[in-house]
Amino acid sequence: MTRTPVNVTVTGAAGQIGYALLFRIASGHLLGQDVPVKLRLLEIPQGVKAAEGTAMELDDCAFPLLQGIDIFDDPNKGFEGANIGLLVGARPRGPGMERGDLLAANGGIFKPQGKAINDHAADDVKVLVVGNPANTNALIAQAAAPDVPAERFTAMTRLDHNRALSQLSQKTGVPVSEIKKLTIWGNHSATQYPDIFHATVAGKNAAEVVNDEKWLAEDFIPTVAKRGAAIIDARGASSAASAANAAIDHIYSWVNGTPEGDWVSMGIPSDGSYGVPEGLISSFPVTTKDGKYEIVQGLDINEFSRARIDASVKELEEERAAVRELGLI
Ligand SMILES: NC(=O)c1ccc[n+]([C@@H]2O[C@H](COP(=O)([O-])OP(=O)(O)OC[C@H]3O[C@@H](n4cnc5c(N)ncnc54)[C@H](O)[C@@H]3O)[C@@H](O)[C@H]2O)c1
Ligand SMILES: O=C(O)C[C@H](O)C(=O)O
Repeated sequence: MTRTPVNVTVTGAAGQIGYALLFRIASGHLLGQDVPVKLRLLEIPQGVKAAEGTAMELDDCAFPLLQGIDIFDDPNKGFEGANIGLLVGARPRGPGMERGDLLAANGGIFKPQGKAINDHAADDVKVLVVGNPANTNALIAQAAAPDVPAERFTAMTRLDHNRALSQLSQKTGVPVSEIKKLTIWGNHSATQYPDIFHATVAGKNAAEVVNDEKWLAEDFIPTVAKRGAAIIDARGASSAASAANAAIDHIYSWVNGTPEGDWVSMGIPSDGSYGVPEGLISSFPVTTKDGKYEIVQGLDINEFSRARIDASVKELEEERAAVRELGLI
């Protein structure tokens, strides 16, 4: 049976994440090996020529699933008929900056893009915001798209989730494939909280296996939360291939479901669960099925976790107040 191609709009297509992302989308890793795709690349006018070069390379791969590439510098055209929107295009931070410092520079990108999604995307559009500060940029885009269900706007914390998996694997000597139910709570920022209290390592409670609160507080949490800065320091540029990989994982999980007995972390509009004020785009543990996600309910939040979740949520509230002040929501 021939399937209708899925329209995937990627903003910032000529950037470093774009370069790591597009070839994997076209080779079937975003949606599945039986799903044809059409790419719609959105750039600013200065980025169009480089995006055309990337499109030539995509052509040269002769990907069987890639059924078309179009390049735009107008969001209204870029998001026309989009089923998936990957909002990557934004300025990355440099050394010594926090992601929140980018709000003034990047916030303005997401309001017109949200409106363009509202007016032109397909009815089933799913949006992932990668450009930083991702959670609050997702809030800006979502606020500009009142006709699209709010839950379709998500922010990427899957990179943090994958980083946490890897760190825990290295600490315990257990492969990542045997680590389940890790959670990133809150903001994709230095205040995020990677939580191992409900995680399992080869079937056993991860916090009990580790049994080292000092490592948790002074090593694991800061290593995961500050990994982006460590990469900028080492590479002289922010993470790109790992960010693209996480974007692929995020959408793949959302569309294709999470396996029984596990969950993933996604930045999503809060419904008030776990004391996170309704409407904030905050990271939660979620399971997915049939293209929809649900927050994992009923987890016992201990004092150690509560304080850290609250601190990250407070930062999200401050970012929301700042973008209100800027007239972006
Ligand atoms: N959420 C995460 O986990 C995560 C991880 C890594 C990077 N990021 C963020 O992703 C963003 C992109 O990173 P990068 O390394 O690819 O940056 P980059 O500078 O290499 O590329 C950004 C691209 O976006 C384009 N762009 C700028 N404004 C645009 C607009 N209005 N419409 C369309 N395109 C636009 C630029 O021309 C450029 O080609 C940054 O904000 C970075 O901080 C987020
Ligand atoms: O840290 C950054 O600024 C880039 C990205 O958000 C990351 O986590 O690697």
